[in-house]
Amino acid sequence: MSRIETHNAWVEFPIFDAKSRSLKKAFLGKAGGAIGRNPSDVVVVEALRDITLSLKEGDRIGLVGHNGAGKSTLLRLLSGIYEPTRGSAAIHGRVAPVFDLGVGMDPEISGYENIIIRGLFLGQTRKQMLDKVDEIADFTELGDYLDMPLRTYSTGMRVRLAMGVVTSIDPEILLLDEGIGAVDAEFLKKARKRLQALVARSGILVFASHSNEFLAQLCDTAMWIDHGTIRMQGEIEDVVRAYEGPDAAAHVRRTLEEMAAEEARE
Ligand SMILES: Nc1ncnc2c1ncn2[C@@H]1O[C@H](COP(=O)(O)OP(=O)(O)OP(=O)(O)O)[C@@H](O)[C@H]1O
Repeated sequence: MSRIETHNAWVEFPIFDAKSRSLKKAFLGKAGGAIGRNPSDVVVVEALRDITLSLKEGDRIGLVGHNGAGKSTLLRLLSGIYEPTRGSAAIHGRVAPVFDLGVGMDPEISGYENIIIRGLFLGQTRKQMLDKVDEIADFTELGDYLDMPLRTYSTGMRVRLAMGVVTSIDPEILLLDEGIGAVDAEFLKKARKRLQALVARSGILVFASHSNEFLAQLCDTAMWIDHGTIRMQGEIEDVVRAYEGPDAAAHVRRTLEEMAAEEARE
């Protein structure tokens, strides 16, 4: 069973060349983590502060919060890429971190070859990838471009390729950072179904996004990260209301209603 536990976990980035003049006053702007000093008096960005959470099989959590609030850092902590600088984090399960859709891609090799490479990067075997390469290729609708080097692709074409691979794997813990803005609406609709199926197959999902609609489609609870701390956790609609106000919450409710109606029709 997959499980993640963190206990009073902090992630701090030491900034050795920070100009101390502007840091004399501890000023907390709207964006970004708090800036402080560690016990050795080095300036640090406190990207995450005192995070205690427990995620278990079946949890589907959406992260909301301002730019620099700590969402991506939290995903990296939960994936084991970052060790906590204080406190602890224990991760049980095979993690598929999908932060940057371009990571694990090589611009000089073909789309087909990149499908395999990206799959290996996400923990699949070569055999597993060879078995599904045709199906992934079909999904991307990239046709003859799949024989061309990746550097000839537009951003949206790269996202199609990456989405095809990511949604073909079976992760125990799926950590997603949004990176889907570049695809066109029709493809997104098609990808949504695959993403939802992927989420259903994975044990735990944590998804950071600035799109409430997308959060509502993939997650069932939300967590508001604010200046590196967990400010609120609960139903998506409630968290979005507290974070962004009633209009955004109403949009979440409409999205949920539309999804329920769509499911009833199918
Ligand atoms: N490698 C790093 N070195 C120094 N500071 C960092 C580093 N990575 C992140 N930070 C800082 O940590 C804080 C949290 O950043 P993070 O990327 O986790 O935010 P986020 O909530 O994902 O933001 P966004 O919504 O803009 O993507 C920010 O203040 C950022 O400046």
